[in-house]
Amino acid sequence: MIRVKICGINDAAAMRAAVEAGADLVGFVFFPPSPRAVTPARAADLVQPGPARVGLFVDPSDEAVAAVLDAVPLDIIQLHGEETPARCAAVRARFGLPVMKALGIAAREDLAQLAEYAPAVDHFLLDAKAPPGAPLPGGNAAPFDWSVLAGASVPRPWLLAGGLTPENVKRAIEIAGAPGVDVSSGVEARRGVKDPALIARFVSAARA
Ligand SMILES: O=C(O)c1ccccc1N[C@@H]1O[C@H](COP(=O)(O)O)[C@@H](O)[C@H]1O
Repeated sequence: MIRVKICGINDAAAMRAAVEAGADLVGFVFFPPSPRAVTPARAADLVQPGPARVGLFVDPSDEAVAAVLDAVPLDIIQLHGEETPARCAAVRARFGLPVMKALGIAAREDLAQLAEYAPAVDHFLLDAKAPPGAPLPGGNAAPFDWSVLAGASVPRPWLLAGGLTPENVKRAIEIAGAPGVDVSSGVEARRGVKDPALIARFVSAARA
């Protein structure tokens, strides 16, 4: 079954919708510039049994990750900045949790990074590169050419991300050959505010 991650959960209705829809993973954004950012205490309040809990960080210090883990029982650490393979390996070793590394993909050459990162990470999130001038390194509703991934051998379990919506997710999965997907903007009523009905539609469209 296609694995689905709903990212940027920041209210109880969105969390409920993700659980009811059977999402496999939910993401909490610990990056203050994001309109989806939550504090560790808020994420701890939102946690529900069911989906794996992913903490999204952008070039975090060890102290920042430790402060979150003191409050929230995370299952996976998502690194969505410029973290090197060595930094990913250090985070994994220090916190004893699987690391999901986000990599920006635009062309076939970008897949060369997969081999460099594979020994240091447990999952990949293959996302669009941030458009020029975008305020965030991800969560920009920007798709990329999914055919770049067609037939690619990705050396770790992975999710496809970037501009996915209930309308395009099925086609994206088919073109990229993705085993799973991750969405944020495409299930929002407005930037930073999740729409429970769109969450339900997205999960069912991904698995249709
Ligand atoms: O969502 C954010 O605010 C965010 C901030 C900083 C880094 C990454 C972020 N989101 C990640 O990007 C993907 C794709 O988002 P979208 O569906 O294109 O809006 C999202 O799933 C998060 O993993």
